[in-house]
Amino acid sequence: MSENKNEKKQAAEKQLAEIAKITDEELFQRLDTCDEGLNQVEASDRLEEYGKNIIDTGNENSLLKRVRAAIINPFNIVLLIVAAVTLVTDVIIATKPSWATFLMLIFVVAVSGIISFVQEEKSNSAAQKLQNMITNKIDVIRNGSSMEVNIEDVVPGDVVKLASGDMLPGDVRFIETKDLFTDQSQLTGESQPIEKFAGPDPEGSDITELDNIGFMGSNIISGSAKAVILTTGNRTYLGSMAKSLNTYQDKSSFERNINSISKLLIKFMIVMVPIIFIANFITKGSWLDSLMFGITIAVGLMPEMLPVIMTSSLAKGAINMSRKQTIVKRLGAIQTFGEMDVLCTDKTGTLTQDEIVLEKYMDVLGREDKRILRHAFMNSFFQTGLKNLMDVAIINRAEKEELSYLKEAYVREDEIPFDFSRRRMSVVLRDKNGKRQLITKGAVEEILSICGYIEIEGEVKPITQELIDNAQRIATENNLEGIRVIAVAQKNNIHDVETFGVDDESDMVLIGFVGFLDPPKPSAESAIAALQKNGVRTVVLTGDTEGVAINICGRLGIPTDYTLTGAQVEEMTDDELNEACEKCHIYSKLSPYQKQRVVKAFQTKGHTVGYMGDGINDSLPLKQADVGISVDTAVDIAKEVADIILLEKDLNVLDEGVIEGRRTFANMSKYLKMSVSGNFGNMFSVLIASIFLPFLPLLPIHILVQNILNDFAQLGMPFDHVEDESIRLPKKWNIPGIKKFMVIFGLLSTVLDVLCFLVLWFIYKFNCNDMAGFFQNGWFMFGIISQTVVIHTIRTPKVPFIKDRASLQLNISTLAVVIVTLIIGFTAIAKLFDLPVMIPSYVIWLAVLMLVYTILAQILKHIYIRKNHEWV
Ligand SMILES: Nc1ncnc2c1ncn2[C@@H]1O[C@H](COP(=O)(O)OP(=O)(O)OP(=O)(O)O)[C@@H](O)[C@H]1O
Ligand SMILES: [Mg+2]
Repeated sequence: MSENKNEKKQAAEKQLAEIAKITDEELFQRLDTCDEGLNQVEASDRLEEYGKNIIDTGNENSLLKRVRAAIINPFNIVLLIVAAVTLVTDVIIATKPSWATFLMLIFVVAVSGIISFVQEEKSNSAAQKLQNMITNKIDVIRNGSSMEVNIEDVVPGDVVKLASGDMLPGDVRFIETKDLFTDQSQLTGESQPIEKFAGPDPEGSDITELDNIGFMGSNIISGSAKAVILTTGNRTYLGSMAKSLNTYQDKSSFERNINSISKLLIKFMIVMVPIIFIANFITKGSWLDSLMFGITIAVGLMPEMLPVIMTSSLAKGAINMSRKQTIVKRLGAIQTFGEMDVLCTDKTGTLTQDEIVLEKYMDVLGREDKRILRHAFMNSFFQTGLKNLMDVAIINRAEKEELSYLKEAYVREDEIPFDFSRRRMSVVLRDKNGKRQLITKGAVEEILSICGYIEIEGEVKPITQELIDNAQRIATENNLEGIRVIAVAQKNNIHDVETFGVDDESDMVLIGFVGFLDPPKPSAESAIAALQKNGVRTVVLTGDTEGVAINICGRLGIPTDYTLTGAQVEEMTDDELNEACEKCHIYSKLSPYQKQRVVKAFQTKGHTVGYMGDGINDSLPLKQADVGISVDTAVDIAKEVADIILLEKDLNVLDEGVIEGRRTFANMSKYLKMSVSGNFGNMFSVLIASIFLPFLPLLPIHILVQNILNDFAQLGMPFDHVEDESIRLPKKWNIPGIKKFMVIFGLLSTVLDVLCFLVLWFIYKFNCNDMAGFFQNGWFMFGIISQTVVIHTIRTPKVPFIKDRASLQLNISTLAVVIVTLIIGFTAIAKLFDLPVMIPSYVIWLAVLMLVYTILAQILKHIYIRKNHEWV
């Protein structure tokens, strides 16, 4: 960390520690705000003054840096070294100075730099545009009333309302808190939830322990709060550390595989290049020429265009997906999406509709009773935490039933917020006469566990096992009809205390249930069937009860014969769970940790797992999964950790996304197989030529031009279309498969190279040092054209040109390269490259060799597919 950054960080720390100590009044004064918040004019003035609330790390942005990144890579560095050596040998100490090779080298560096730069810019701006399509909003109090504002537009002095699932939109000082727990692991790496309080904290010393201060980038796990924004954007503590919120950088199997393939090629190079060097040195005598040749071969074999082609393939895929209202936040996720073979999903709001309807309110015997709705309403309305779909459904129904007057009849004294292990929430209300009551609602089992009494027909009785069983039965019967049930309990004789905690949820009176209809999205069934057809299995991981899960899954065509509950999962060892995963499609009553554990179990069994969810309780499994999918209506934290966001309700985009991912993968894989096999073959050809020829088979400059033209031909690859057959099943990187392909098709290209040598040597008699230039020209052209034409055979499992044609872009890029090569070889331009103009009749031989190559490749492909049941 630089001095400057450290200073900035220390200043931020000092300031926060100071603010932690002052009173609320001093705080308001200092930030020139009040409990009512800022007014719009002040807010927009401050937005102007402090700028948008965005952290930019200043790292990736400057143009100069991006240009440098495009030019400085191992490939170009080697080229520049070769250029420097050439400058000395060809120009400075040469008797007849020749600039050609030197200039060509510089040109190659420039061209490859420009191509990388342009492609990289295009991909980045596409990714940026996609990012901008998802916005996170936050409740801000302005002018005394609460409104939704984009997190980017929050300014210092704003008063914000926070609930579980929210991300803190800046560094804040809390002025009201209710059982507030935050996750600061972004800053500290410590994943324990940390409780926060309002009011001055005179003792606080260590920055992350200040218990009335919240930090940009942390999120609220449970509870609710009101807070004043202290700083935004780069001025926040997180900003001072110049750390962006990318928590999901290191998990892509994609990058790992690319690296392993690059390493493979480099290993080959390390073995082969010295051999080639020695072979040339022995047969030709000049160590400098041999060395230069060896180095350029090494350069030629470097997969330098790999990252560029990969990124632009991914960017292309991301753009296609955005047309289907699917936003890809991390480009690598597209490929993982195509690789996914298990999709885990939660239920409400993802598989089911965004709106759920309150269908029933009933007493403990299952008879309709409006009193239950009243209590449920009071609980949902007065609680200040996140109002989820169920709360919204309760409030809507109550308003329809004209229960709104209750809003005025009671005041909230306190609440005990929802969390996913208790699965319930409580409010403490006081009526006009000062009578207080505690109302709790939540999952049936969890409510029963805190009830000492039950109210039957207006009479409160101690609860018995029989009554418990009966209540359970009513809930289960409803569940099996697809109705999700929440139990409601209350008590009147509560302690005379000011604040309440979880302990107060005891000895309660069970009064009844509310039931919700939570029907599947219309598109869910077809989407799941389509995924199934394409080799992706859907598994439901819900916090809801087994009964509801079974009902919904039954309607969606997910097998329901084997299910597990959170409690059962808890008892299993990792091995047992791993085994169970293979047959179980429904997991119910899971806690967030259990959801994560199930995802992990699938991964252990070698599956590539997607997780789709929208709640706070989904953030752990979303992070754990290979690809995290969320929806636009999800809570902030879920959207933040997800890799892919669906903007539309229609789940069919999932399958389309998977197909898009596989298409992207197929194009990347084609490119990869083509270039590794080409390089591998070339290495052998060069070795053979080096041993048998009395002159260098190519000059360094030829290798470089070949290299750049071959790369250029491939630039159309990301735009190519893909055979339906190749994308029917999930595809993973298959490194042994790539190696096998490389050897077989590499050797085929060597065979053709040798045929070409024979033509040049015996038919044209380019067999002595005087004729070296002609030989070089002949192989130069064949090298480029053969690698370019064979693209068309390799890109499809079918017969090229006839049964399946490439996309326009690929046709153009390959044709252009062939034409340019012919022009270089057969016209005076050849002289620029130290080559004599080639004899025109050679064009016939080129055509013949190409035809032979295509036919042989086609036959070999046929055999390969029959044996391996896979193609690119
Ligand atoms: N607002 C609420 N009030 C009371 N209880 C709730 C509330 N929200 C959830 N619960 C209880 O907690 C359980 C788990 O919560 P929730 O359904 O959100 O989990 P989930 O894993 O996201 O499930 P799903 O797959 O249905 O989305 C619910 O079944 C319900 O019993
Ligand atoms: Mg949920």
